[in-house]
Amino acid sequence: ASIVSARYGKDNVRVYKVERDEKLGTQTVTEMTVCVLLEGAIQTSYTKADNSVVVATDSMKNTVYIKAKENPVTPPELFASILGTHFVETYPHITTANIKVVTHRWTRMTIDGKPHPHSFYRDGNETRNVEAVVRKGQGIDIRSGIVGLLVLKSTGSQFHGFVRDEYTTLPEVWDRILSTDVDCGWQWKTFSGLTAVRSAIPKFDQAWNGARSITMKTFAEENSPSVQNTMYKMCNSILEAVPEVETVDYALPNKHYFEIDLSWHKGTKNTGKDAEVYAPQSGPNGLIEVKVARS
Ligand SMILES: O=c1[nH]c(=O)c2nn[nH]c2[nH]1
Repeated sequence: ASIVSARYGKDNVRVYKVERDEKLGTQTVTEMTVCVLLEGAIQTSYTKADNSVVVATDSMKNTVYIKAKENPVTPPELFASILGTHFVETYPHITTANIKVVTHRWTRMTIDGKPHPHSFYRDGNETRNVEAVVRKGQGIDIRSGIVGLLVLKSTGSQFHGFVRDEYTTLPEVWDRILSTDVDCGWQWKTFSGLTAVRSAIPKFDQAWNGARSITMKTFAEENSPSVQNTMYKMCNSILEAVPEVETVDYALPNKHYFEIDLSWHKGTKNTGKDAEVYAPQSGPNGLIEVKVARS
């Protein structure tokens, strides 16, 4: 038998960091969950119980905290690149570091119309995600993304003209609820190394803000003929807005809300244009995926 692939590390490393600005008297917080997975000449730890090649996952966890203390933790693309570069540069037998950074939302409270200096709230399960692959001597590949942005529109969505055959019961609709849980990502052109990532720092927040705004604006303003067409338009807009991005991808569940026929009760009209009360569905759900590159 031979090993086809192997990587190991520490997952679910939770990190909180506060930045205190003494002059302004304000504090800023970042909370993230980090995963480190290393690859390299580690096969003998599996095949021969040779632990001399094993950087303990506990040491990786320690390293995450030290690097978070020594370096900025934002933008997450920078921190992931710093962390991954550390591992491939410190251990000669480690050739690839896979770093995932999931940043959670702590949105600053506005109290009496003013941003509060040190109070925040979790406005949603949405996270800003970064996956960086650092390959020794071969640069840094970064995919940034938005996960868990739950959206709904009460109209402005249609679905008709689809295949009708002996398996089809779905009625055509010109006015439906559309709800999805956005999982979106954008792949940056390969960075030659940490210096190139540092030069791109301003672009990471710009891209995240742009992708988030484009997603919500397109979702809201499009009279969507399908999830497929609307997400394709989102991809095109993001590619147009961020020249350094090579591809954009979306995976969108279609979270259905079913009409409820209430006519059994005194002829109550609650379908079609009279529909007001719906049954939100946990499942099954549609799942529509796409990845779009520059043509
Ligand atoms: O937007 C949609 N795309 C689909 O492919 C689909 N299938 N059922 N409902 C659907 N809605």
